[in-house]
Amino acid sequence: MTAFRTLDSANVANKRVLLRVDLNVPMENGKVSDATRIERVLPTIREIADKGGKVVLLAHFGRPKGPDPKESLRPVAAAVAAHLGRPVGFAEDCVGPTAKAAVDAMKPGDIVLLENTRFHKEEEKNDPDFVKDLADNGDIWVSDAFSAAHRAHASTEGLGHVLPAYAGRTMQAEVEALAKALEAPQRPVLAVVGGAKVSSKLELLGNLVKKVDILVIGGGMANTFLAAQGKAVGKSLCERDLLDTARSILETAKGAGCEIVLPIDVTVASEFKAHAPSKVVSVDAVGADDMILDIGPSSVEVVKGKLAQAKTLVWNGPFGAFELEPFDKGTNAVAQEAARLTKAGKLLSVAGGGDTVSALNHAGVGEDFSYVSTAGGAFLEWLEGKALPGVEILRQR
Ligand SMILES: Nc1ncnc2c1ncn2[C@@H]1O[C@H](COP(=O)(O)OP(=O)(O)OP(=O)(O)O)[C@@H](O)[C@H]1O
Ligand SMILES: O=C(O)[C@H](O)COP(=O)(O)O
Repeated sequence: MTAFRTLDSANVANKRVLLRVDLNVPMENGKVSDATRIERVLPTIREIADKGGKVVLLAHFGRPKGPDPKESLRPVAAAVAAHLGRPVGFAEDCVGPTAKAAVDAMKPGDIVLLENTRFHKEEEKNDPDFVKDLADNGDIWVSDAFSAAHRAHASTEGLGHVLPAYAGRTMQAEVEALAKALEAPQRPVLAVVGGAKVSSKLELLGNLVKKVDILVIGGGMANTFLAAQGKAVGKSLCERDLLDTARSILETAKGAGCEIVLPIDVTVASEFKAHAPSKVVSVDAVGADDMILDIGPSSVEVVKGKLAQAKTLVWNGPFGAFELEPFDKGTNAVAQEAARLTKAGKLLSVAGGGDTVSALNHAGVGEDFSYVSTAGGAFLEWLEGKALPGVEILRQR
């Protein structure tokens, strides 16, 4: 299944190991609010450090347009150190003299996190010169970032062309677990897609509807579909330039025999704030100043009914702004029902995504799903059957 080289065959002692991890973790008030992605990469960090490797962590954070202190990984370095129980150094750049000085000073077993790779626009372009600059600080490259493996970026893919490449333990575990759970899923398969990354995920749904039997659309994603059906969505998150794409996805679904489930009622508020005054309205009665922040109770009942029909659930993206009470109600209710059905042996449930994992933990059911992946966008692309560049590069070498 894993036709790629793993740490079992890597000689890391005394080597500078560029370890790509996904530290794109949810933050609240400058603090990591869900450490699942950090927890998942600790075994690989420990293994390399304990074998005498110098662990040089590479990661991105957010989607900065250039260097931006608000998107610095510095607070995340402190969180990694706290979870690891070992010191983690930090360098204010991932290439150039600052990075070189930090790496040159490392001893076997040391761990250093380099600043956000996306502070350089060349990262996302997979620019060969930038790849070389990154590679200058490493002898081998280990990728443990399955959740960023759908990006063919310098640190997630490019490095695999110029350095000996290996899969870390989380990469290995994610690919194996998803293949085991979903290669031949029991039908009906129900997919839930919600969340806020509408522009980057919406187009994926065109392929997904050909693979699943029921697609439940929630969160910010649903607003674009509601608008595509001519409904008013007020001040809600909505990608107006993707309305045609949404319509064509609805058509594709019809042709593929995939049932699409959209909210029938929603919870609206006039501001994106915890405890903002809110009300439940029909999707036909959203006002011009309203912001849809959750699905409503009738929609929850509809989704529960669909869950009862399904044998397999795949879920990415919360139903609402679950970080802000009371807009966590829809996500909590559906997550708890999915967990109940899973525990009763009636449903195989797989969920993925940085905020999705956080939402399941928030609902108190993070441990009750059959498998929880740290990947969101990568998970969806994997479900579509797409080859992920950051996984393929590991297979090739
Ligand atoms: N109706 C809504 N309006 C605005 N934001 C919403 C709405 N519904 C959900 N969200 C937001 O969506 C965010 C999560 O979406 P996202 O697509 O990033 O999911 P994810 O699980 O983190 O996936 P990935 O790992 O790809 O980032 C949450 O911060 C939540 O507040
Ligand atoms: O959060 C994620 O899904 C990954 O870290 C990838 O982030 P991106 O969607 O900004 O590339």
